[in-house]
Amino acid sequence: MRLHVVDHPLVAHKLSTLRDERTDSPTFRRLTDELVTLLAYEATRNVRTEPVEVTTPVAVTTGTRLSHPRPLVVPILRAGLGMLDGMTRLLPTAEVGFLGMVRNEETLEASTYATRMPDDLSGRQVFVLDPMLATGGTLVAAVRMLLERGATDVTGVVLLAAPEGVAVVEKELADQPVKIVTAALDERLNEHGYIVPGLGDAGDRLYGTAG
Ligand SMILES: O=P(O)(O)OC[C@H]1O[C@H](OP(=O)(O)OP(=O)(O)O)[C@H](O)[C@@H]1O
Ligand SMILES: O=c1cc[nH]c(=O)[nH]1
Ligand SMILES: [Mg+2]
Repeated sequence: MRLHVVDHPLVAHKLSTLRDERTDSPTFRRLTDELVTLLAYEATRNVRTEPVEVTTPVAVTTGTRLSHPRPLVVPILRAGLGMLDGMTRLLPTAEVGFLGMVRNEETLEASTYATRMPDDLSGRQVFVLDPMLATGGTLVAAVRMLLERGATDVTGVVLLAAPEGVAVVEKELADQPVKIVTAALDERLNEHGYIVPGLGDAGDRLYGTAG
């Protein structure tokens, strides 16, 4: 498993506003959208391409286009939905699958309540979207399911990661073709499994009462 923390002043600036408890839901949604496009730039560095002939007004040249099989983008509902538009804007040929997962706030165990994606992912590159990597339970379960269906490589695109969760992904998915791209690696988890300093509950801040 490879971890990439995107170190860029625009990412740091937008993330700081996202963390601020005074940021309301509409602004939170917009910043999430903007951040995912910056993370996607890094996350898609190895997306498959093929050469294509292009006729410019001046000459014929060889360009590049995204190739088949099409990448699959999988937002983890609910909070991951806030990252979908930004990702598909950069990856227009992508197919989109859906995974509904929720973490039990007492036991911190993740469970799956909805799955809508191709059964056969042989040879597919997959991008999993979820703003928060906390204990890692959700991401590990999601990635396992994608690898079982034959995905060739899986990239988790997250806004914030906790060191504890990264360690769990590293242990549980050792030697698997998995990469994580995050805007920041935070300090730790608190006793409720929340990321510190974090940004609170991403799903509530995206889709809860607008502040
Ligand atoms: O790394 P973990 O400890 O598994 O926690 C992270 C998960 O928790 C949050 O989802 P939540 O269960 O709150 O669902 P929601 O998106 O519907 O709010 C978050 O969006 C992740 O999916
Ligand atoms: O800090 C956290 C941890 C899990 N889920 C969230 O939304 N926030
Ligand atoms: Mg939530």
